[in-house]
Amino acid sequence: MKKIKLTVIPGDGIGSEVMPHALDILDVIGEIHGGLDFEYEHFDYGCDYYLKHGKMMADDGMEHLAESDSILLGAVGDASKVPDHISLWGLLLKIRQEFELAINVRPAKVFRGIDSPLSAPEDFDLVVVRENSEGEYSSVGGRMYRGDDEIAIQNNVFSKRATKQAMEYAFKLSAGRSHHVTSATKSNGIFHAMPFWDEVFSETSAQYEGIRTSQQHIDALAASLVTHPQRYDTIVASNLFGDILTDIGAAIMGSIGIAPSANLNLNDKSPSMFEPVHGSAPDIAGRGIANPIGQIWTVKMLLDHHGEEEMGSMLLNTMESVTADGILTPDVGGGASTDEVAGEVIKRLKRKM
Ligand SMILES: NC(=O)C1=CN([C@@H]2O[C@H](COP(=O)(O)OP(=O)(O)OC[C@H]3O[C@@H](n4cnc5c(N)ncnc54)[C@H](O)[C@@H]3O)[C@@H](O)[C@H]2O)C=CC1
Ligand SMILES: CC(=O)C(=O)O
Ligand SMILES: [K+]
Ligand SMILES: [Mn+2]
Repeated sequence: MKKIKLTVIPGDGIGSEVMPHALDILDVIGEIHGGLDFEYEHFDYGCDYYLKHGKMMADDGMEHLAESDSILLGAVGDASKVPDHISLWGLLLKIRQEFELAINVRPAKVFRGIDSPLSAPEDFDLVVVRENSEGEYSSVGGRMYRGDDEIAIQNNVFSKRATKQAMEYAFKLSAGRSHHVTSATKSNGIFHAMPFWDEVFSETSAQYEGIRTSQQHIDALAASLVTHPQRYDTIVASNLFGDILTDIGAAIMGSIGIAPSANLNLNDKSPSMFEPVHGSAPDIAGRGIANPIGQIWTVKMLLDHHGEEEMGSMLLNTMESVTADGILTPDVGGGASTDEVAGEVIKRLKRKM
């Protein structure tokens, strides 16, 4: 029996509404597989934990997480309780940085049965490789003076190592896809970091034959992702650009509630982390209508990561059969609840047992 040890952090808002379904689905997958077992350790880290303990996770939290094979996360953040920069840096970004989850892989594609807001979307199936450890998401900088003289300085950090690593990952990923990598740049406006980014991109591309490359400034790329998503296969982007592009990618799929992400550790020193692209959605939390597809799709990515691609494909096809039959939450135009959509996925999976 292959055992996969997972730590589970549902987090805030709709995180705790979508997570139980992901675990139910993992259990069913384990049964279908026959030789696969998931063990869970649950953590109640999040903004309520902060209100009780004055921190987003226990002092020995990272040590506990480090013992697992992978981490499943829902969403972090509830600005009504804790300022977002405190909650995210105390949990989500802490895990990403301390576990060196250097790459954030975020796919987007046309899902049968889910209408894109584009009037005539052509078939698209793309993936964004987001540098996940530095860039614009850095804690370097500070604030000085107060009042009208106040100054805030935020330093962007671009190391050759992390930049190249993200680009190499994108090229390798694209080799198994449509052999096309697009670099998201802004070297016309960002004077130092982005010309550096472009140089590392051309240096990296020289190592990979047979892969077509493009580069586009982030503003034009954002626009063209909306008008021509079918032009893209693999996009490599800095931390902030990748963050924004993947919300756009989610929007052209039909909803941010669908999109998944894999935060990958590449040096085998720490577990990787799987979470939907969306946040805690306080505007719909507690109503039972959060789309569970994004969180369920993270289960597919987790299965792929642990070498269970066959199970992963089966899950993705089952999810798509549910959306294709119009069983949808309100964010994608349906009338079903979170439980109904997830329940239908589980029902159809169980038919395969
Ligand atoms: N990785 C993470 O854990 C992230 C956390 N956040 C945090 O989440 C909180 C809310 O942030 P927002 O900017 O509002 O982004 P958000 O992604 O939580 O919500 C944006 C919009 O999308 C909708 N939405 C999101 N997920 C959905 C789902 N599964 N089903 C249906 N509709 C869904 C929401 O209702 C909202 O209208 C903040 O505290 C923020 O810092 C935001 C993004 C990522
Ligand atoms: C924080 C955030 O929005 C993200 O990592 O996607
Ligand atoms: K999330
Ligand atoms: Mn985001």
